[in-house]
Amino acid sequence: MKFHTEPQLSFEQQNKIGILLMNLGTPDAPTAEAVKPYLGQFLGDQRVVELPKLLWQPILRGVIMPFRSKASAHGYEKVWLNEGSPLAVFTQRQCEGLRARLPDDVFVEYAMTYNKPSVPNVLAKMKANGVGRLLVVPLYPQYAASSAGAALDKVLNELTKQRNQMSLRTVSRFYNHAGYIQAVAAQVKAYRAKHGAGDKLMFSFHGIPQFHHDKGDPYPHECRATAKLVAQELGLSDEQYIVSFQSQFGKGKWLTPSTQTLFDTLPKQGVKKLDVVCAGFMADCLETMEEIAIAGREQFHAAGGEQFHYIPCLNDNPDWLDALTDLVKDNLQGWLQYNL
Ligand SMILES: C=CC1=C(C)c2cc3[nH]c(cc4nc(cc5[nH]c(cc1n2)c(C)c5CCC(=O)O)C(CCC(=O)O)=C4C)c(C)c3C=C
Ligand SMILES: [Fe+2]
Ligand SMILES: [Fe+2]
Repeated sequence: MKFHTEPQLSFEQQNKIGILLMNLGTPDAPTAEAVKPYLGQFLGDQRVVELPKLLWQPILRGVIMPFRSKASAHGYEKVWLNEGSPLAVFTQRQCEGLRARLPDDVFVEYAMTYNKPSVPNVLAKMKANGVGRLLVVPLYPQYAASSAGAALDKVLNELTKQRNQMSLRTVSRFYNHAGYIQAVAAQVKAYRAKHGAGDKLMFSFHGIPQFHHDKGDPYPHECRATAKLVAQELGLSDEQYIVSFQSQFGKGKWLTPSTQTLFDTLPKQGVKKLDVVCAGFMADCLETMEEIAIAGREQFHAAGGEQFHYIPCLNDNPDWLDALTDLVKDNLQGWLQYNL
C-alpha cells in the first residue's frame, strides 16, 4: 500500500503535540560489523556524498565500507561508554531532560537520521499515541544540507506516506539563539575558571566540502556567527579565538582553516596553550572525543604545544536543556494555546 493505514483513534485523540529531536545516528556496537551498515547508510545518502549512485555505490561498498569500518571501529572502542555510544547516550538524556521540562501531554521522542531509532518507527509510535502536530528539532545549531537537511529529508519523506498528514514545523537552525549561546559561553567560562585559560580558544566545527558552500549552503557563515556571539559573551577579542573545521572526509577541498592543520601550526606560531570547544556538536561523540580530545591532543603536543584543554559539549547540561525548552516553546507558539 502506498499510504499507511491510520491508527484506530477517535478524531479528538489525534491532535497531540509531538516534539522530535534528531541527531545523526551511530553504530550499535564499536565493531567493524556494526559500523559497516551504519557507514553504508550514512555515506550512501546523496545529501552527504553528492555523486551519482551508479558511480559511488561500487566504491562505497567495495572500498570505503570494508576499510573505513575497521578504522572507525577502533576509534569507537576508545570512546564507548558503559551505556553505549556517547552520541546515543547523550541524545537520549537530552530527550528525557526536555520531556521533564514540558507539559505531560506533549509527546517527546528522538530519532536518528541513520541507524536507529529510525524516523519511520518513531513517527509510527507518535501516530499511535495521537500526535497530529509535529515540531522537529535537528540538534545541529548551524544548518548544513548534509546534517539538518538530511535529517529533515527523513521526516518529509515519511509525511509523503501518511494518509492523514501531521501538521509540521521545523527548526532548521538555531545558531544565534540566546539561550544556546549563553549555555556555550557558561560552559567555557566554568571550564576556564577551574582549569585556567589557554592562549587561544578554538571553536572547532565539523567541516563540509567547500563546493556545498559555494553552491549556497550557509553553514560556515552560521558557524562563524555562533563563535562571534559566544566570544562576545565571554568578552574575547578577535585575537583570542579562532574558528576552524574538522573531520575532513575524502580528497576534495573542504572548508578551511582545518582544525587538524592548526594543531600542527599553532604551537609554531607561539600558541602553546590551547582550549578547544566543539560548539556545533550538542553531544560528545566519536568526532569530539576521539578526533579532538585524544588524537588532537597528541598532535598538538607532538607539534610543540604544552597545554591542550578539550571543553566538553553541552550534552545534558541543565543550562542547555533549559535553553532547548525555551527554543521548543517559542516554536510551539499558538499550538500550546489552541487545541485545533
Ligand atoms: C555538524 C554536523 C555534521 C556535519 C555537517 C557532517 C558532515 C559530514 N560528515 C561526513 C562524514 C562522516 N562523519 C562521521 C561522523 C559524524 N559526523 C557528525 C556530524 C556531522 N557530519 C557526527 C555527530 C558524527 C559522529 C557519529 C558518532 O557515532 O559518534 C563519520 C563516521 C565516523 C568516521 O568514520 O569518521 C563520517 C564518515 C561527511 C562526508 C559530511 C559532509 C558532506
Ligand atoms: Fe560527519
Ligand atoms: Fe561565504
